[in-house]
Amino acid sequence: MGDGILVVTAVEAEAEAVRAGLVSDVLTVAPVGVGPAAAAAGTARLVALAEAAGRPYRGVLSAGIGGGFPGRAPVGGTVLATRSVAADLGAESPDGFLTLDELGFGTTSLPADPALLEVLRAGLPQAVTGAVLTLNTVTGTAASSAALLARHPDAVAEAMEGYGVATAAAAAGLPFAELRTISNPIGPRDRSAWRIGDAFAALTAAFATVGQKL
Ligand SMILES: O=C(O)c1cccc(C(=O)CC[C@H]2O[C@@H](n3cnc4c(=O)[nH]cnc43)[C@H](O)[C@@H]2O)c1
Repeated sequence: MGDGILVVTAVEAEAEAVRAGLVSDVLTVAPVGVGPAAAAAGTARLVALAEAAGRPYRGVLSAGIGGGFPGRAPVGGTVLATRSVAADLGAESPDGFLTLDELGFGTTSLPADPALLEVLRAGLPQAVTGAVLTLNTVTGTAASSAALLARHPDAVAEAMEGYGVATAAAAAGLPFAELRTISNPIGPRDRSAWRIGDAFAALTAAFATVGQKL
């Protein structure tokens, strides 16, 4: 295993917010696109390129902004995933949603690496920890939000990339973790309630604290 940690974001603005908190180039920060497919493909490519260059990573971190479940993860707060869950990967049925696990095709839940998560928790003791859901579609109704919480009682936040990054990390045998700062509450769509600037500031602050410890 190599020296560096790869930090994968969806967009360049998130990558810039992460870099703004770093005092050295200990971490490689790269935006790979929005959604789990772009996240998985982009991460796998970067991991393979580093390996081919003889500078393999020793871990992968999915980072960026996300939605917080009200009462669990406040806007402007920081969340560390205990696991990253592909929450809309499965099948609908008259009896409810069936996960990939229930269908027998694999798992929709990938755990954070315990050692990497512990380093992050130690550096960010105020962070909320819990499951972070990965969705192709941003949740926009109270009914969808309630259904997600019913299926994942430990969920604290959602975003669109974590499970994709985790899948690529797992395929490469690399430790994985996910860090999100909260830009908006999950629930009925209200774009005016999004505080993206606050979430970017929290992202910078988080990496200023843990960037050197990773
Ligand atoms: O305004 C919209 O409806 C909209 C639709 C798709 C994407 C966006 C983003 O700005 C998302 C960019 C980025 O942020 C993460 N994110 C932030 N909040 C949430 C959320 O409540 N649910 C899921 N993802 C969220 C996500 O990881 C994206 O990469 C806006």
